[in-house]
Amino acid sequence: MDLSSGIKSYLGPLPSFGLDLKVSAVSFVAIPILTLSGWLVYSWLTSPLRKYPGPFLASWTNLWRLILSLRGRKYPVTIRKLHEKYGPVVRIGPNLLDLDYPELVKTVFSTDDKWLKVVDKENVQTEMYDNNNAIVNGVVTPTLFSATDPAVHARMKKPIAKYYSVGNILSFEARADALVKHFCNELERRYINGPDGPKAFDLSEWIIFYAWDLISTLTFSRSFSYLDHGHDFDGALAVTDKALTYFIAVAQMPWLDYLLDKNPIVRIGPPGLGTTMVRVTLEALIARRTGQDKNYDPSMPDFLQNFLDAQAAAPDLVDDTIIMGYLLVNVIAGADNTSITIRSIIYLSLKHPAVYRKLEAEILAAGFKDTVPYKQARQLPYLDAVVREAIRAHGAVSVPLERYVPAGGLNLPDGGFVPPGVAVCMNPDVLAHNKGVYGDDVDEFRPERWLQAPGEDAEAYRVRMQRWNAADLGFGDGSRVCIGKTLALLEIYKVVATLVLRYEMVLEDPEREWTLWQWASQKDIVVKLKMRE
Ligand code: HEM
Repeated sequence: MDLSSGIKSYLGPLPSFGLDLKVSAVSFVAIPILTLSGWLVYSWLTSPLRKYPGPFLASWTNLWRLILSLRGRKYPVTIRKLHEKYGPVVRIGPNLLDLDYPELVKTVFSTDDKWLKVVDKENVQTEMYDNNNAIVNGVVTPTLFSATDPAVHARMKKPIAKYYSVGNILSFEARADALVKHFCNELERRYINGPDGPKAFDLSEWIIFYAWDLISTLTFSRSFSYLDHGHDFDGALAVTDKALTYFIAVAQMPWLDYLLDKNPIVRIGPPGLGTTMVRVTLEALIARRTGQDKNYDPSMPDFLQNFLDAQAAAPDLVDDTIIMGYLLVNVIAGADNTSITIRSIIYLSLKHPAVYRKLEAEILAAGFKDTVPYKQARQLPYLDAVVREAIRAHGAVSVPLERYVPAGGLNLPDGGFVPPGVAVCMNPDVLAHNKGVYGDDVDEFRPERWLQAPGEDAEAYRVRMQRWNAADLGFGDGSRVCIGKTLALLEIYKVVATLVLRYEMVLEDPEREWTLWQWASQKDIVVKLKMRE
């Protein structure tokens, strides 16, 4: 006897409405599908974003940008092309507009804490920035980067902001110099004075070793030691790459993170972010706390000591979990971006021999003896122009930075209006290729554009630079601007100037292009080095 006839015999004859249980079962599936479809169509038809152009699929689902994000470099390139086709506003998600309005950077990335990384404070744990929360002892914990509540962010930032000032970063310079020397020694030992004589090698991977070893040294006086090993000896860099790919992908559809990484029942992925980084960081903290840290020289301060001082000054604001968060953000947030920037500077200059010759001439004429001091490097106008142009032409951040339109809405320069609650984003890579700001030759690598042009008077140049600085989102802006910017610049200027000073450097094959992967990362920058006389 089947279920339906069993129920019928128990109840007696059922009234016949033309419906039996099979039909009910079908309805059980069909009704939710029809309701969902109806809701989707209704939302689509009534969305205030309907008038904005963009890919048709993107107006229905974030799956469009999730798939695009998995195609790496295609992501920023596609968004740029969409702006060429549709203009400054492109709808790239059901509730997301990508803006190519450099004049709105200071509005959207403001200091007034109105443009939040989250739609409202109650709606936490569903937005792209929440995905970056750390899991400490099983508890989802915001960090300086991921905190979406401005009050929580301010409480976290206040005790330590001063440690990222120029003055404090300069107090790390002796350590940075020692690390740069170590970097050069390794390159010379292996690729200039090795048993087989001079040898070409891929500089791109050595740059990431430099960046990781330097940030760990400055953060807790112990190096991850990639320079010593000369390869990703513990696999942590590969894991970090996978984790980064994961974070950018789920940022496009944030709820996925609660299915995959922060799933309370069973964690599905990604691979545990930088297990080595977490272990070394924790060991460093414990060793320092228990007075067993043999690496630490109190005459050469580091961030860990700074954070412990911050805790002593404000114990109610800074507990050990917060210190772990500070340390982890330091080691994880900056190394990749810094490496991408250094690679862009070196590769793009070498690819443009006239640029490289000018850069060499300037650095050699400055009379440096050894590792180049940061302050002096910053005073070299052509080096500065090359760095800025490399960040513009191929910067590290080429993903959209999202903010929610606050009460009052957003008035667009073209007279349009975006209502409150809509997510808008700006992509530093898209803004850096805006022809209205930089001219029609945006696809060219031309450092001279950052210098005073022939015939341009000093005032006109000052005004132009002011406008360009306001349009620059390479390090973010406003109250959530990159806290590590000065540190990153010290790492960048020092190593680039020192490499150019010490070596004659050429691309092994000047015709060969670098290989781009992820959104901005590069490999295959194969160079040959020769010591300068
Ligand atoms: C060339 C290197 C770097 C680039 C291009 C870069 C870029 C950025 C950008 C664009 C943002 C804003 C993100 C947003 O608004 O969503 C940001 C924020 C941040 N960066 Fe960097 N960064 C670099 C190096 C570093 C370094 C070395 C550190 C660590 C010492 C660091 C730590 C942070 C932190 C903690 C934030 C969040 C700040 C906050 O919300 O208060 N960055 N960075």
